[in-house]
Amino acid sequence: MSLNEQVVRAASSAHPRPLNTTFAYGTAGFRANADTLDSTMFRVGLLAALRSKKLAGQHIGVMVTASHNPEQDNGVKLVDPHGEMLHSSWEQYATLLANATSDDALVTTLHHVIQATGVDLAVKANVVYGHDTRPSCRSLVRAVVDGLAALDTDQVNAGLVTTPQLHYLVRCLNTQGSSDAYGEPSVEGYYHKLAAAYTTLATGRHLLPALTVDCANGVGAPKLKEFLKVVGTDLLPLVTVRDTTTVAGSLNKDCGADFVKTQQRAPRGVDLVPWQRYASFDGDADRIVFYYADAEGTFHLLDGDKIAGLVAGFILDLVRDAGLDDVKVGVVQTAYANGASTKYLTEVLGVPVTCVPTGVKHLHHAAESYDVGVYFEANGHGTVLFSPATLSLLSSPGPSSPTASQSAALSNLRALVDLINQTVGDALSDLLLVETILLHRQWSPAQWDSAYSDLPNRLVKVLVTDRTAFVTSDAERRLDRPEGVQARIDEAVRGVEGGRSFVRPSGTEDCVRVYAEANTRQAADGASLFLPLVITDPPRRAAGLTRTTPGADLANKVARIVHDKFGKGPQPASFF
Ligand SMILES: CC(=O)N[C@H]1[C@@H](OP(=O)(O)O)O[C@H](CO)[C@@H](O)[C@@H]1O
Ligand SMILES: [Mg+2]
Repeated sequence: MSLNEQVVRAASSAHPRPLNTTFAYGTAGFRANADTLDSTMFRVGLLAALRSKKLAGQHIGVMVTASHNPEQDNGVKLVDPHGEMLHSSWEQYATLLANATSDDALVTTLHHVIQATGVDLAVKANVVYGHDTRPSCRSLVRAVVDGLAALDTDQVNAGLVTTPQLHYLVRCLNTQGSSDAYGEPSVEGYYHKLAAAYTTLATGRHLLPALTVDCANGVGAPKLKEFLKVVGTDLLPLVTVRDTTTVAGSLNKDCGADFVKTQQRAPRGVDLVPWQRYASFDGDADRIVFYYADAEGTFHLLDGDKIAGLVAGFILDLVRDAGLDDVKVGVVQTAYANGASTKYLTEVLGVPVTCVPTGVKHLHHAAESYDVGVYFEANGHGTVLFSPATLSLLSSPGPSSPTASQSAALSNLRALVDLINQTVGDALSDLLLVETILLHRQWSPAQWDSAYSDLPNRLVKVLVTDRTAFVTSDAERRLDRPEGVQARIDEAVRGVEGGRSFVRPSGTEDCVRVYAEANTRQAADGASLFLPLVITDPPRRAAGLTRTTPGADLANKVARIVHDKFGKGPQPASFF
């Protein structure tokens, strides 16, 4: 069967490409101002159809979202059959199609992709698509549908969903009726699966005070409310804030997981009651962070690293109590993980830790090599994967005369398998996981937080003329190019007690990111390194923070090194 060029050309002419923009399928798919994305969406529809054909007609997912970006942006990412991110070998085809300069060029590029990937056009394609709450989704989803239709695709419209719900649906659709069926392929099926598992885990526990959830004014708001109707509030006392999706411009505005993590403070207008638990979702509900204030009103963040520590500790206890000594639990982090968290995991919990490059696909992949792999990015994106061997061990009858604590641990582990969305990080599923653990431990957020103290740190962006000139190795912890820069970073770090810093190009924004952390106490011989910088960031100044920490000073120093030689625009007085 050959490509119906006429159909593709005609459909494409309704979705002309803006010629002054180039598109790149990066860590988070395509992301840009929504006004520029119509042609890209159409072409992603074509690519999703090809991907499905290539994989014997299995369902491929298309999610229209720009996560934590401002409301005027939008984006799209593809989901592979098992619910994982699009295989990286296909990202280049997404980029090629998006950048074809005319309808004819698009047809030529399609031929190239079909040939390079060995797609059989005779296979019927199946695609499931969904979207978040952005006003631009309506027309952009139509463009995706036009792309799907041009290759005669069977479509499932999932409508308004969180990103992890779409990942769940993909896996369910592809495993229906098989021995590893993941669940009922509907949003209701998702709610029922999570609710049943949570009920098993939470029943009979002494309830904790209600959790307040900031929904970033995004899709998490209606979806959390739908879930609460299924699970009921008896076992899950919960209050939502920033839960409107109808006020223009409110999505992610001064709220949400990204705001809280990067600003290290509560969503604007949310007054923290000391010692109460709070959580923030991001705009498409695939990330979550927790936080609380102490009696002085000081803000404390419980980020992805803290979640990883909490979850790994709990699972280790269950595995030991269940007598599953051969089941190896491991944790996967990126270079952004706070050094104190890595130390806690390896030295206190005694679990192996793997460090991988930024981006969920790397973490997910590395977590698959453990029997139980816990992975979290510091920003709150993560989940837990149970290997096929562990799953079959857990589903076997177990010891013939188990002790009470052994059977309790086994039944809790089985429920965790259902509670955790194993396709991708999921704010709702992670919320339930953390709540379950705190219920079992009967911990306040401060007790959870007391596992270790974060090293003070700072993450800054530096605008450079060419970020592709920055090439890293060792899971992004070292800079191979431009030559000589790593030596200067090493020099800056030397003498800073507990100091660590690295530089890498962003995969989602046109900048390089500089991260640094260090102990609070300055090393005597390093003191001259730290000019007493005045903070230029108004909220921090308002909070009385007029001096930086050694970690922040180090970040600023390294940012200067990068900016001096490769920067774009005038050098800021301070990078934060
Ligand atoms: C430091 C940081 O938070 N980086 C984020 C950000 O990637 P960058 O490549 O750093 O732009 O967006 C990614 C996709 O959402 C996310 O996976 C990652 O953690
Ligand atoms: Mg997100």
